[in-house]
Amino acid sequence: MSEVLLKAEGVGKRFGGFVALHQVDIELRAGERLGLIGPNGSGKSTFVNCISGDFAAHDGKVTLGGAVLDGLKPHRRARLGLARTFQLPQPFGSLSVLENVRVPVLFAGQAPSATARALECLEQVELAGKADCLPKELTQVELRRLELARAIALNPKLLIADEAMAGLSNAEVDQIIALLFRLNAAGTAIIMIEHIMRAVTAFAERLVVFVAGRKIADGPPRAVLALRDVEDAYLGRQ
Ligand SMILES: Nc1ncnc2c1ncn2[C@@H]1O[C@H](COP(=O)(O)OP(=O)(O)OP(=O)(O)O)[C@@H](O)[C@H]1O
Repeated sequence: MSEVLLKAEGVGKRFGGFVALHQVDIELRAGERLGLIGPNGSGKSTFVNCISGDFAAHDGKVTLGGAVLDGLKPHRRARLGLARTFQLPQPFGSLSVLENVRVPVLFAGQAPSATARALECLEQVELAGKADCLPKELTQVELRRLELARAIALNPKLLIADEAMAGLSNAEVDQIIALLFRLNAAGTAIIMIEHIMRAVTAFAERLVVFVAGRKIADGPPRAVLALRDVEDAYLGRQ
């Protein structure tokens, strides 16, 4: 079995008096494909934001490949191999598609030619033909692919895809799933946060379920989805 890549222990987050995350533990192995699911407001994005450094957690400890992430800004975490996409794509609006990818390539600082590497990332997401466009000229699915190209440009050991498929057609969802599989086959561990259950069950080899800021299940998808507590959460009985 491959080594532990991400170790989150007792991660807690409050917003004022409201506890959004209650001491959550999650371990992820190198190259693993994890689906993180749960009803709206259950704390999935808050957890991801605590892992990526976009939010400061109030409790807990997070390591990536043995390196302690606590207290590090998002860009320092990115350097250690953690990339994430956002629910709402956040490209630089005044930069071309290619330039948008060159920025993280230059940040990662490993490619002999930033332009060549950026184009390679765009090819991986089948967006090289739009290299000279501005983000506003892209369709929804192209914007999602650009967001993924910018994450890939960081050469991540772990990619967290936060609702990368929301609002897409079935065919477009399939394209993103295929892209994530290719990335995973090249060695990147992936946490997929998604409401589209078909996508999660097609992709994930393990599921974690959050309800009201707590992890209520963690295991193989079929077993997790058969749990009464999970069914209740989705039917609003909790
Ligand atoms: N910046 C914030 N300030 C105050 N409350 C917040 C903030 N971010 C999230 N919350 C609250 O924390 C709880 C968890 O939200 P979070 O966005 O993590 O849930 P989620 O599971 O990702 O939901 P969704 O599936 O709808 O994206 C919610 O009650 C939300 O209103």
